[in-house]
Amino acid sequence: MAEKIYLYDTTLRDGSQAEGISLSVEDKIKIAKRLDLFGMDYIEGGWPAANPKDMEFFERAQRLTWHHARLAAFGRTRKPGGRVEEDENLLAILQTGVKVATIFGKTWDLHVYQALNTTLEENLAMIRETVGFLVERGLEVVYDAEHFFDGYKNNPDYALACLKEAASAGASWIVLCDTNGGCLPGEIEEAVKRVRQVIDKPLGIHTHNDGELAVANTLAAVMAGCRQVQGTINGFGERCGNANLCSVIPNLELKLGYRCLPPGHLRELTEVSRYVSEIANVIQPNNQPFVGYSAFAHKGGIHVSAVMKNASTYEHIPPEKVGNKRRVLVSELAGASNLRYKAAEMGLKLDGRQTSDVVECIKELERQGYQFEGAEASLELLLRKASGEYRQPFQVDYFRILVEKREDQEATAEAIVKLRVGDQVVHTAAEGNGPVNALDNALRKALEEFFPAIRRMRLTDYKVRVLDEEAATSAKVRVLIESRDANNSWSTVGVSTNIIEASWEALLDSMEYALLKEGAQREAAGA
Ligand SMILES: CC(=O)SCCNC(=O)CCNC(=O)[C@H](O)C(C)(C)COP(=O)(O)OP(=O)(O)OC[C@H]1O[C@@H](n2cnc3c(N)ncnc32)[C@H](O)[C@@H]1OP(=O)(O)O
Ligand SMILES: CC(=O)C(=O)O
Repeated sequence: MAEKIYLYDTTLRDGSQAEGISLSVEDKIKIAKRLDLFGMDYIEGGWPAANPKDMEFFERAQRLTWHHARLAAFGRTRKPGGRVEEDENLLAILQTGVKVATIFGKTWDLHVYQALNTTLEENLAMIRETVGFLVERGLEVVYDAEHFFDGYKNNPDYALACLKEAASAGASWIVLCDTNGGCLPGEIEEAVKRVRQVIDKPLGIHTHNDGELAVANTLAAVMAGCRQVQGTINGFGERCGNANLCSVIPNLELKLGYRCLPPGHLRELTEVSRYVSEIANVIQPNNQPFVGYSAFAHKGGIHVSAVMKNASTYEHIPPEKVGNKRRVLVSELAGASNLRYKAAEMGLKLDGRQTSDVVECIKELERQGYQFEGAEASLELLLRKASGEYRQPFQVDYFRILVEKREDQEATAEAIVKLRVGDQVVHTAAEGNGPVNALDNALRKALEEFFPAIRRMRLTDYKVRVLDEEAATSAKVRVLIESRDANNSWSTVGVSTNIIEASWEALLDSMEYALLKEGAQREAAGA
C-alpha cells in the first residue's frame, strides 16, 4: 500500500494573509466544511488570539461535525520573559477546545536577536515551555519551526537545537518552514536529510513561493522524508503565497505514488479549487496547473491533431483524474483537427471541404480582428452555417439609430429595426440609455412575440477592445458580449470600425444562439 502523506491546510490562516483576501467567519466555515469532505487531514482555522473573527470561527466550528479533518488553532511561543500560564495567546488556544495546536517559534538566530530582542537560551526556553504547556493539557502539538532553512544555513547547530527542544517537549510533528520562500530544492533536501539524523519525530514541510519553488521544495522535502505537507488551496498566502496544495497533492499522488486523499477524492480537486476561489472572490488564473480552465486546453493545430490520436501526446495526465476537462480552442492557429473536434462536440458533421473552408474563414476573420476562443457561441453559429444544416430564425433588413444630445439635457438614443420572421415583416422602435441598449431593446421588442426565449435571456457583460489604437477614433474595435439564461451562459463577438455595428453583430449572434439552444432543448424534450 502506498505511503500516507498527511495534508495540512492553512488556507484559512496563512491563505488569509494574502493581499486582497479577507474571509468572513461564514466563508471560513464553508471552506473548512468543503476541505473536510475533500479529505484534508488537518485544517488550520486561524489564530484565535489575533482577532475576534478567528475565535468566533472556532466557537462555531466546535458545534459542527467534522468527518475527516482535525481542526488546528495557531499561535506563537510565549513572549520573552513571560509565563506560559498567563500567556493570552496560549489561553485562547485552550479556550477554542481544539485538539491540535500549531505553534510557530523562532529557529533563526537573526530573528531571535532582532525580531524577539532576546537571547538564544531564552528562545529555547520559550519553545520548550510553550510546547510542554500544551502537551500537558492533552493537545497534539504541531511545531512550525519558522525560518528553519535560513536558520540552518546561518547557524545549523542552533536551528537543530530549537527543533530538539520542541521534540523533547512532546511536539507530535516538527514542521520545517521556508518562511521567506527563497530556498532551492537541493538545499531543502539536504537540510531535511540532516534533520532526520537528529530528530526522531515525524517531519512536515511548510514553504512559501517567493522563488516560485514552493511546490518543488515541498516535493523535495517529501522525497527526503517529510510526511506532512502544509499549504493552501490555490497557493494563497502572504506575499507570493504558500505551496499550492492543488499542485502538491496531484504530484504526490500521481507522480510520486504517495497516498494523500481518501481513494477517489482526487477527482474533486478542480471543483474544490474553484469553490475556494469563488468564496475568496479571487479570479483563478486560466493557466493554473492541474485545475485551471486552460490546464488541458489545446490550441495549436499540431497539438490537437496528435491529442485526437492519443491524448498523452500533449497531456501529462488525463484531466479527469483531477476533475478537469480537455478543451480544444479554435483560432487562427487551428488546423482541420481542431474543427473536427469542435464539430463532433456540437454533434455536427462537416465534410473535408467544409472543414477546410471553415478553417480558412476563421483564419481570415481572426486576421480582421475576430477572436473565437472567447466567443464560442459565435463559433458554433459559424460551424452550423458551414454545415449547411442551419436555418436562420430571422433575417434583418436594417437598423437605424438616432442619438440626440441637447444643451442641459441627458443624451437620448432611439433604435429602429426592420426584420423578417418567415414571411412576416416586423418594424419596431425602442429607446435606451445608449445606442447599444436601444438596439437591444428594439431587437427584443421585434423578436419576443415570435420567440418567448428572448425574454428569458439577458446580457451580463459587454467588453470593447480597440484593435489598432494608432487609428484613434477611426480604429477598428472588437466587441465581446456575454449573455445568459437560467441554465447557460455564452459569448459572442463582433468586429467593425463602427462600434455600433460591432455591437450589433455580437448582439445578433447572442440572440440567435439563445434561439438555437432553446430549439435544441425543445427537441430534446420531444416538444
Ligand atoms: C510566519 C507567520 O506567518 S507567523 C503568523 C503571522 N500572522 C500574523 O501576524 C497575523 C496576525 N497577527 C496579529 O493580529 C498581530 O500581529 C498580533 C495580535 C499577533 C500581535 O499584535 P501586537 O501585540 O500588536 O504585536 P505586533 O504585531 O506589533 O508585533 C508582534 C510581536 O510578536 C513577537 N513575536 C513574533 N514571533 C514570536 C514568537 N514566535 N513568539 C513570541 N513572540 C513573537 C514580536 O517580537 C513582536 O513583539 P514586540 O511587540 O514585543 O516587538
Ligand atoms: C509558520 C509559517 O507560517 C511560516 O513560517 O511561514
